[in-house]
Amino acid sequence: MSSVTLDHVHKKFGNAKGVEDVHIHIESGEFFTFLGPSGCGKTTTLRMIAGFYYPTAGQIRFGSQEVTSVPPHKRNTGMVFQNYALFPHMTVFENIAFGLQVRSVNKAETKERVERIMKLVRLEGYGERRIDQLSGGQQQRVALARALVIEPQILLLDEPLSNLDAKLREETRFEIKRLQLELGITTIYVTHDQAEAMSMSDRIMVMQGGEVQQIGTPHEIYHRPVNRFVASFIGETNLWEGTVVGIDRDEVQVRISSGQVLSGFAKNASPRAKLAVGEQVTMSIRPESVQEQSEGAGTNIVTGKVVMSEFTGACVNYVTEVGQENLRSMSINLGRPIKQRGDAIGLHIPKESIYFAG
Ligand SMILES: Nc1ncnc2c1ncn2[C@@H]1O[C@H](COP(=O)(O)OP(=O)(O)OP(=O)(O)O)[C@@H](O)[C@H]1O
Repeated sequence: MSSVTLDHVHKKFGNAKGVEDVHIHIESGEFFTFLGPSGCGKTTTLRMIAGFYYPTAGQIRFGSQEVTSVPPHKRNTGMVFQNYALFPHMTVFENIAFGLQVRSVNKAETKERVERIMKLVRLEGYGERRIDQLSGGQQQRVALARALVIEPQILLLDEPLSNLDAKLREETRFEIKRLQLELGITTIYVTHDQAEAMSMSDRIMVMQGGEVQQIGTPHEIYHRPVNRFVASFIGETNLWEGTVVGIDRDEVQVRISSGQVLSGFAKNASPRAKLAVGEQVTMSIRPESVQEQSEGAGTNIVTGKVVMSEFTGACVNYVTEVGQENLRSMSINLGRPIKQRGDAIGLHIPKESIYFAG
């Protein structure tokens, strides 16, 4: 297994920006995800690691070995493409064995390695099937087996679940994670699906417009987003604008559009947030941290009118108009009567749940 370093890597396509200044160190054995909307530069970055594109500037290293302009077949990476790129006229066995034949591995060893990997991805007994006789999920596993059979140092996965239906996607996501943990292989995963990224990754790099926005653990990215883009791209959140009206030791007071003042902790802030009296700040407040308050006024209790209420069984979701803003909340259903549109409601926003995003 190998670590992967991208040292100030840039890629231009003519004059068009592909990616700009990607600087990351992925640890050996890490599950690292590139996450972002379409066109943000995820695939371009992955393709530079695979060797299908060469960077316009910067260096790529596997461990201490520089590979910036080494061709793909000399890199010892295994790749799974979005459309799998399997050979439809060949059998499962032949597809998986392909990479070994290219590397002149003898017949007996090929058979042994293909059978071992088929067992690992749970495809035993499918060796003689043709690819067009398989389900989408089985094809996905063949693609995975084909990438793994060459025993790569690094596994590269480009949106490998996007052709599967929702249920199969979820099952396969656990399957990939299981394999990665079992093999301890450095894995780089590309997706635009934040739930996939959150559930599988050790760390995530969030990209937008060819630029890195944030690198962190799922927990850091979710709870400490560095800007509005990251806060809204990962999960649901309320982004509220306000004006700083006071700072008292480690607490910051912010006036919101309704005139009410909310209090949050200064330590819960992105380095980009300007926490000084008179400055505008954006607060990120996750819906699940906002709780209905049945009585009284108090610190960080806002009042408003219910615009929408939704009962999902496990949860009660409200959208509440507070001043000029809407506040989304999501509470566990504890059997209280459910408020309806137009009802007055009090909601508690715990101090520790306010994050100053910039
Ligand atoms: N071969 C190319 N020639 C010209 N521009 C390209 C080429 N490949 C990518 N780009 C541009 O580089 C930028 C990043 O594209 P990239 O495919 O890496 O995005 P992505 O995040 O992987 O998107 P998607 O999720 O849609 O695959 C885009 O603006 C794209 O138009």
